[in-house]
Amino acid sequence: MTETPNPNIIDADTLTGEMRPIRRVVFGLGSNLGERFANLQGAVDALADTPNVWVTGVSPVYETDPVDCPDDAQPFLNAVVLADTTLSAHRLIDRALAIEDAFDRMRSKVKNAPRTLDVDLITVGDRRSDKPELRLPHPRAHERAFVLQPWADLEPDAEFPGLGPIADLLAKAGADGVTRRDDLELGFE
Ligand SMILES: Nc1ncnc2c1ncn2[C@@H]1O[C@H](COP(=O)(O)OP(=O)(O)OP(=O)(O)O)[C@@H](O)[C@H]1O
Ligand SMILES: Nc1nc2c(c(=O)[nH]1)N=C(CO)CN2
Repeated sequence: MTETPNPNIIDADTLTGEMRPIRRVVFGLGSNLGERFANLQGAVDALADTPNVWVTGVSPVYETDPVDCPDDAQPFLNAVVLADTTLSAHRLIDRALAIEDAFDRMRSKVKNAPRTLDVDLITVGDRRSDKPELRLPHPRAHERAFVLQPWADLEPDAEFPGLGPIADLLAKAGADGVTRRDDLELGFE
């Protein structure tokens, strides 16, 4: 049976241009290969240079123990970026992947192989998606202190869609292996 679209319900992802509402995006950044801090700063700059993406906050930088990575993995630097956007979630993921490519991200068959740059979409407003190429909210972020801690620094009262306060999720995850690097500060314009 084909579904008849309900004309009274607007799907934000079908709208174009100025009609699209502004949504809040949380990006997670990570690097454990090469010039880690420069890679994170490059990602912030690239996001800030993206048309219709307005960066509103950049977290402190954390040095973090690798989670679910190969045994010889090096520590990561992680940070979180907040932005407002009128882009669709699909456009955002395309942009995130293009930014990773610009930093010579290798796509290995090894799970969680070392990477110069990882740009994850953690949440896009209250958008939900189960497609493999676009999972929202990010399916593992709610248990990752390396995402929750920097996000909580920016927005202590934030809610993870469907799962409650990020402060509660962070308390559950624990902050072991997540160390703030006050000597490193990401800038944004
Ligand atoms: N919310 C999301 N953020 C980033 N990539 C996503 C998301 N949902 C689905 N993907 C897809 O996942 C693929 C990227 O996988 P990748 O190898 O970078 O995962 P990862 O970042 O290493 O691992 P993890 O997803 O556990 O953080 C891309 O093809 C992308 O389309
Ligand atoms: N500490 C840390 N561990 C990870 C990270 C990361 O960014 N930081 N990213 C992963 C897959 O994206 C897997 N494990």
